Amino acid sequence: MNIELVKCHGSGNDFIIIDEMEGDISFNEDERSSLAMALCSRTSLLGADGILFVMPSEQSHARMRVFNADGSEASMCGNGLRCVARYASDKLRKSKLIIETMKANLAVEKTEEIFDGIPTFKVEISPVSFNVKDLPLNLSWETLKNERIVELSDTLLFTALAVPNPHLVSIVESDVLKSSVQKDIATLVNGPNDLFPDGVNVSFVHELKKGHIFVRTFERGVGFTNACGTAMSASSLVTCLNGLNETEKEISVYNDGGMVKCMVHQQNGRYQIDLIGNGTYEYRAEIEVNPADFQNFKLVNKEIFEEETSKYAKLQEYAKQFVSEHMK
Ligand SMILES: N[C@H](CCC[C@H](N)C(=O)O)C(=O)O
Repeated sequence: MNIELVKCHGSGNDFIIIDEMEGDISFNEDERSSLAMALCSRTSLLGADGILFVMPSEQSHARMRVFNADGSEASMCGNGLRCVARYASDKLRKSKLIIETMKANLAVEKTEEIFDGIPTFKVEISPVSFNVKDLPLNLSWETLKNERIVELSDTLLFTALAVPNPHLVSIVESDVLKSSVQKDIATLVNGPNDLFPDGVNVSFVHELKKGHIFVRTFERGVGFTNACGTAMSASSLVTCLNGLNETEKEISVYNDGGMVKCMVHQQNGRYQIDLIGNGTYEYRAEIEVNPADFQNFKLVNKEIFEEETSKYAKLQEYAKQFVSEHMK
C-alpha cells in the first residue's frame, strides 16, 4: 500500500503526519504502533520523534492521535498539535479549528508570526492536573509541588503535573543543566521503576531573564528532543507557581530547537496554557509499505519545502544567540 505523508516540526520536535480524513487508509492499533517505530527510526529513510495520525472526528474539525518513536501512544503533544493545526488549517481553509485529542477537544488557531515568515499557531494545552494519580506518580501525597524525591536526587526540587500527559519539572542552575543528572534521572523513571509506572517526560528549566526561560526535555518514548511542547507549557506554569513568572503574561520559552511563547491562564482554580509557535513543513513524501513488514518501506518520492526550512533556520539562529548571551 502507498502512504502519502508530510514531515513537519514544532520548534524542531519533528513528526510525520499521516492523513486518514478521507477514509482511504486506516490502521489497527498494532499497525499504528509498528508504523511509528518503523518510520520514526533515525536509521530509516525518514526518521522523526513521533507520528501524528490526523483522523475524522464527529465532535471536532479533526482528530489527532500521537505515537512516540518507541510505538507508545501519548494523550497529548503540544508541538504536534501545532503541526496538526497547520495541516488542518491548510486543508480545511480555516484559521480557527477544534481538534479532538484523547482527553479533550482543543482550540487551535493561526496567529501572528512569532518570527519573520514563520507560519505560527496558538494551541490550547489542557486539561491540567497536579494530582499525582493523573500522571500516575506513586506517592502517598496528593500533589508534588517543589518537593524533593529522594529516590531521584538529594538536592533538586520537583513538580509533577499532567497536561494531560505526564511531566516532572525541576528549575535548575546552568551547571546542573549541562551535567548528566537529567539523563540519569530520566533514564531511571522511564525504565522499570515504582514511582512512574507509565514513565514521564522529564524537564529541566533555567531562567534566562525575567519572562524568558530555557527548557530541555527528555521525552518519554523518545529521549532528548529539540523541544517538547507540553513540557514547555508545563514548565511555564511551574515558573509561575515559583514566582519567576506571572499568569496572563507572555513567557518566551527557548529550547534546543528554537523558541515558542506560552501564556498561563487560571480561571476558577483551573489552569490552561496557550502554546504559541511554528508549525513548519519540512517535506512531503510518498512511501510504499507492506503492512506485514513496515520496516522495509520504499521511498516513492519526496519534495522538500526549501523556503520554509531556510526561514525557520533564522529563528533557530536567533534563539541560539539569545540563549548563549543569557545562559549564566
Ligand atoms: N513524549 C510525550 C508525547 C509527545 C509530547 C511532545 N512531543 C510535545 O510536543 O508535547 C509523552 O509520551 O507524553
